[in-house]
Amino acid sequence: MVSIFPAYLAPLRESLIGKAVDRGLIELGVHDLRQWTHDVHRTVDDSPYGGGPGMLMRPEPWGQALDTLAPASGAQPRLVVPTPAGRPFTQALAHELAREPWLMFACGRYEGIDSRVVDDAADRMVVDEVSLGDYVLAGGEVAVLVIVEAVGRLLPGVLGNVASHEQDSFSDGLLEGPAYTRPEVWRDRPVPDVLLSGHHAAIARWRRDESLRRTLARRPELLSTVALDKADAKVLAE
Ligand SMILES: Nc1ncccc1[N+](=O)[O-]
Repeated sequence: MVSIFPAYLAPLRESLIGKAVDRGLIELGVHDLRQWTHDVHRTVDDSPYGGGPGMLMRPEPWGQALDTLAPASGAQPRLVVPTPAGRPFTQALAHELAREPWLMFACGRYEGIDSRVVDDAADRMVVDEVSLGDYVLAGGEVAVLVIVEAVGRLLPGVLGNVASHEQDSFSDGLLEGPAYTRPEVWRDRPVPDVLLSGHHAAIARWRRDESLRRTLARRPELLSTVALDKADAKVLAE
């Protein structure tokens, strides 16, 4: 990862990803973009050609950073550039990135990075400009934390129990429904009886129905991407 705020990525040393790094499942490198500046002020930004508000990140430091970290002579990483102008980051893309041996992340700040940096990189590596959502963050670091966690947890051995990411929301294209643990009654709110029944088929049906109801209520557009059987259609027609 390359950033002008390397400390922003320190949380990756914690918890799930941190443990995977300690166990050698993931190798993480954070690099300060300013090491590839050569002026006394270590300048990384400049005003945009054609005018407009704010500042852009200059191409030279990024070009030199990529040349140093991924020399054209060797194996090439897949470069991920978080930007509001990117294509949506999805669980499907997380799975795709989890299959890559080497990912590199460029954290843009200000109004973004000179567009020629991506064009130049694309001449020798796969570049994904991805967006986490339609809002504007101050830079890409937060997005990199999200992407690394979403991708890292899919890597073999990172999650204790493999099944848990197979049960993820979106794994069947629907939102996960409500979930409960002990106590059976909490502040006069009981756990739904079916979950205590031990009747696995009924429990699976109940969970599917709750998933369908929640998806219909919160993300109806997801329903068109899911194969629905007659029982599903009945629930949705309620
Ligand atoms: N939304 C964003 N705003 C700034 C940088 C990156 C972003 N993103 O979604 O990846």
